[in-house]
Amino acid sequence: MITSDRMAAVDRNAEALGVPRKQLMESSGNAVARGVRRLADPGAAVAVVAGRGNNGGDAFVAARFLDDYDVSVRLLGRPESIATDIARENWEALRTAEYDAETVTDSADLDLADPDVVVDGMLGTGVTGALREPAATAAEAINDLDAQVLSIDVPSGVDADTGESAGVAVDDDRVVTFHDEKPGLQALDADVTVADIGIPEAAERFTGPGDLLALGRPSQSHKGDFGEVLVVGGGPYTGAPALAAQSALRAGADLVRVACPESVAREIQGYSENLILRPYDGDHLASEHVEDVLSLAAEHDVAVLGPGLGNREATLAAVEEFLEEYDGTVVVDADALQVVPGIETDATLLCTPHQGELRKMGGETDDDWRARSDLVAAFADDLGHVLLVKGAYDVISDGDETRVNRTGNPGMTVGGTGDVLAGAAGALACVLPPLQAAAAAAYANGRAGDEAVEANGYGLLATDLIDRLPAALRSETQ
Ligand SMILES: NC(=O)C1=CN([C@@H]2O[C@H](COP(=O)(O)OP(=O)(O)OC[C@H]3O[C@@H](n4cnc5c(N)ncnc54)[C@H](O)[C@@H]3O)[C@@H](O)[C@H]2O)[C@@H](O)CC1
Ligand SMILES: [K+]
Repeated sequence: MITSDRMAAVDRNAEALGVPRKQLMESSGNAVARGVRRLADPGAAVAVVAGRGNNGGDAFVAARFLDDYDVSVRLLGRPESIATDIARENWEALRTAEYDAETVTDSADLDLADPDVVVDGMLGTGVTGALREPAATAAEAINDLDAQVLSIDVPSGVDADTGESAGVAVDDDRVVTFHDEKPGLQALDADVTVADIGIPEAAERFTGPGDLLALGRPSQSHKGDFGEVLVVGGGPYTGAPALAAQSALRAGADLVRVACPESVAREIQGYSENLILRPYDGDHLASEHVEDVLSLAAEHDVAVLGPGLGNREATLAAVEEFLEEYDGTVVVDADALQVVPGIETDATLLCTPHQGELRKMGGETDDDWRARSDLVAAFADDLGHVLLVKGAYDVISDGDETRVNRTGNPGMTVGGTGDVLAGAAGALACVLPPLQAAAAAAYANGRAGDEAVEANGYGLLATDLIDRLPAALRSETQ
């Protein structure tokens, strides 16, 4: 089962692995043609109705695999309005090869005659809202025919994730969908074929630029849309909370505050004017501060708990109280991690241990990333929280889904890169579910580290990663 967003991410990851989208489209169209062969014999009349997106692109490809049928192709819209190069190239190939391929801009001109089979390639996972003209009238015309209907990926007008249609939709006998079942197809009583289109399993297993697509920012955003993060850290250390806080800003948070002991507040503020300090008295976090830190955390989207906190008994007791009371989203890192296995909490935790900290939490690890993936997934399932276990290959799991991140390099063992990762995860957890946030953070942090090692060799510093996060978080530049 795969959602449309995840399908788009996997599609993009496949491209980054070296399997171009046009190749996927070729496989999709071929699978659709095989679906037609299951419905009718050569010589039968096949009416292909195509939209302006890649669903239509699949339809154009399918026509090329049906030369022994009587095929007509109708594009709903003008060729120049075709939304992608790969779809347009497949349309142009039909025209150059002199297929019966015409455009229809007014649904009154859509004359489907009396075909044996209709291929519905109007809209797939890109549909938004109720079908607009001419697709709406075309869908009704298709439904009125007594031909057999084969829909590409999703019946046009149906939402692939919910199975609902905001207006008219093609009602189907058959659907050929790609790569994996779509949640919305279960609800339909159509006969669904899932076609393998050659997307490597690695496109789902390994993080890639596709895992950043969900970060695309709607243009009309305003302050506070992209999250406010509270870093709870510092005392005795001061660099760690400052690194985490600056990283959260660079990873897109609108506001980042640092709750820290009075004794180190000025020093932490001294690292950057971008940080807003919320000092509490004394020189380490203790139970008397938990009340205030809880109410402060409640004013933020995500808390990052741990950087530089130290492991005094009193501080770990305060961490335990905070986590048992809090019900928001918390990235837990460094010394705070050892508290997690023993607590009951309603909070959503995103834990970011390295392998030593994982063992201290009671988890097991293994040098082989495949074995480590299974061990981390099992431990995440036990814990009931998301784990991002750092290593040469980072393993991210919520116990149900597991992803592996391959970016990064040995130069990143330098102190502080874990604080940068925790801060980035905190910012992304404001806008993404925790598993996706952890995968995207691991991917971007490692990419920033790979850029930094290009520039500075293994003399790279954690601060070199922070300024490189914005570029590392853009999917189109990879
Ligand atoms: N993601 C993948 O891995 C793959 C996707 N492929 C195909 O690509 C399809 C998705 O393509 P796209 O993202 O281009 O989207 P679609 O082709 O589903 O539709 C997008 C087009 O329809 C228009 N549109 C959207 N809502 C509409 C409405 N309510 N009424 C009328 N027109 C509307 C949009 O303006 C856009 O031009 C999939 O369904 C599948 O068929 C395949 O090529 C293979 C691989
Ligand atoms: K369709």
